[in-house]
Amino acid sequence: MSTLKISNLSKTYTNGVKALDNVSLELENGMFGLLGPNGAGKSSLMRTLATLQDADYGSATLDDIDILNQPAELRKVLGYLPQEFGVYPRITAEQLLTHLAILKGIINKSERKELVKYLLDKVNLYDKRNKSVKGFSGGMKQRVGIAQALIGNPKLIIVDEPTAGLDPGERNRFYNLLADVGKDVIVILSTHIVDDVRELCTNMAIMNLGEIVFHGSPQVAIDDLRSKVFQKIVNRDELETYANEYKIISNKMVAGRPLIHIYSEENPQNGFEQVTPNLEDVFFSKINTSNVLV
Ligand SMILES: Nc1ncnc2c1ncn2[C@@H]1O[C@H](COP(=O)(O)OP(=O)(O)OP(=O)(O)O)[C@@H](O)[C@H]1O
Repeated sequence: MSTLKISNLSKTYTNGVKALDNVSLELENGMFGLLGPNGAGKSSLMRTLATLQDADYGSATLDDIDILNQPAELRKVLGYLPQEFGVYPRITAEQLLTHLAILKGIINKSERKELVKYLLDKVNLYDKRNKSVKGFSGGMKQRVGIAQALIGNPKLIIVDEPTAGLDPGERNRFYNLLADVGKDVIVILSTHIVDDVRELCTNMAIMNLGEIVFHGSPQVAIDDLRSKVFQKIVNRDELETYANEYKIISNKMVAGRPLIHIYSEENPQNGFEQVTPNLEDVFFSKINTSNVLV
């Protein structure tokens, strides 16, 4: 069992944007979902943990490795699928993985051959091993991305926005693969897609404007909202009035009219109906009105 401990990690870019604001988290083996809207700071956190950028202050350790001060040690036990693993030369899946295995220090030829075969098998691409990766679908490319992240038996795997652009079938295959991988190591799945976290993660954090605004189990967060979420379809020109009167969590168009979800301790009447809260309600309640709700 590994433990990743992040304490007060902070980073302000030279343009003044505070991307990480005292981020503290502790995680153990399993799938961990890091959910946040675009610009929340997820990639900044992932890149810092992957030793690709520095923090201004704070610390991060993986077991006895000090990530910020021992980047070379961390890289030996890290598997990283960056947000843009999209530049492929015209080589086959087998050649690409072989090349990356060499870069990762697997120098023994027969060991490497066996590893590449194992990885191709694991991500269900063995039949396609002689095809050019350039011609692969988005989902197949992401599976190659996971295969390369698995080289070297990592203890920590970071996947940054992995399902963007995948169709539902591909996303499902990718979920299954991640769930399989996530049993024995720490996997951090950074995403703005609520479904990714709901389907895969037993532990999660929600990030907004560089801060962790929630950390815990998705189910506990949903239970906390039970009987406090109400919905109503309203007219577009009434939205502002509703926003002044209620704590609107989310607002989605249904057949051209806004369907609003509100947070309320009591039944607000006025045509609202109570709904069973879901993780999307949790997400929006934490990022829009986290100061009111916590
Ligand atoms: N190198 C940089 N220099 C300046 N500002 C940056 C840099 N990288 C990110 N930012 C800013 O820091 C904030 C956090 O960005 P970050 O990419 O970490 O967020 P994110 O949650 O991963 O979002 P996305 O899903 O859009 O990548 C944003 O406001 C972004 O514009």
